[in-house]
Amino acid sequence: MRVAVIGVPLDLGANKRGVDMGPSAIRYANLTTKIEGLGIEVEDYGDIEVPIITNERRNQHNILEIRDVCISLSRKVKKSLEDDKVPLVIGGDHSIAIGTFSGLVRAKKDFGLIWFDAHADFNTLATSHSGNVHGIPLAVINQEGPTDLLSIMDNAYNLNESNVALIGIRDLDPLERERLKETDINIYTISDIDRLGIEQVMKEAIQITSQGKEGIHLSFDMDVLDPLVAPGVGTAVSGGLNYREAHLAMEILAETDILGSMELVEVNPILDERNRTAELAVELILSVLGKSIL
Ligand SMILES: NC(=[NH2+])NCCC[C@H](N)C(=O)O
Ligand SMILES: [Mn+2]
Ligand SMILES: [Mn+2]
Repeated sequence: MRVAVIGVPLDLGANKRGVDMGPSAIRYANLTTKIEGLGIEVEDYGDIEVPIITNERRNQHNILEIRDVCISLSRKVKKSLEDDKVPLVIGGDHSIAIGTFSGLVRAKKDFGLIWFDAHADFNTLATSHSGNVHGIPLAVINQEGPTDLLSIMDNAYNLNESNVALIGIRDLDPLERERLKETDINIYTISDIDRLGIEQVMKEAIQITSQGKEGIHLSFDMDVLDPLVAPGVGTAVSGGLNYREAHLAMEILAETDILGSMELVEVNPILDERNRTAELAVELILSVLGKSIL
């Protein structure tokens, strides 16, 4: 396996500022050297360019700026796949998932989707309270949302809702919850994880999402973790995955050898404690790339 790192210093989709520094913090935690330590060849493609917007101009959800960033990201992701490398996208707020997924589609990759998150990111601008674009990317990938963002996606792809699994969910907006219930998306709430255990959840999720697909795309929002272990995120919610559950989930994914691409988002160094959330992000990336204890 060969890996291409793509940084996306975007915070225009979130309320709290600071996730734009996520890629630096993750690189600072020695991402590439540690991946090389696993015997995996890795190339850092650098960062996608993101426009600087003054606080006063952070209006109208920044849709056009986010669209442009996602289009550049989509091209880079497509290029990495054409170079025969697994894209590892580091954010940045979760809006970038639209660009990553678009790149997979444009490279003609037919992947299922596993989405780790405290949230579902399944709002539309109509159902969202915040209006923040990082609360809508899964809806856009599912072909619903503002036209300017839908245009990034190639509408010829077929991601069935049944090939999508949400894991770790514990905070939904009221109308978002209603929308989600009407879909065939597989939902594993934090309560399901407590009842079934993370191993069972992962086995099911991998089996279901990969059905008829050539691989899995992992979208990992660091706020799926408990804020006790990952304090450096913008929208923290109590009661998340603990350290061991998160590692085990990544190890199980690694064992099945099905990972086609991944992104890790929402690291906010301003809210972090001595970079521990970025360090944990790197550890989890290593686990999903095959690092094991023995
Ligand atoms: N990627 C995230 N952290 N998303 C948080 C979304 C929170 C809330 N549901 C909203 O729409 O604003
Ligand atoms: Mn998210
Ligand atoms: Mn989230």
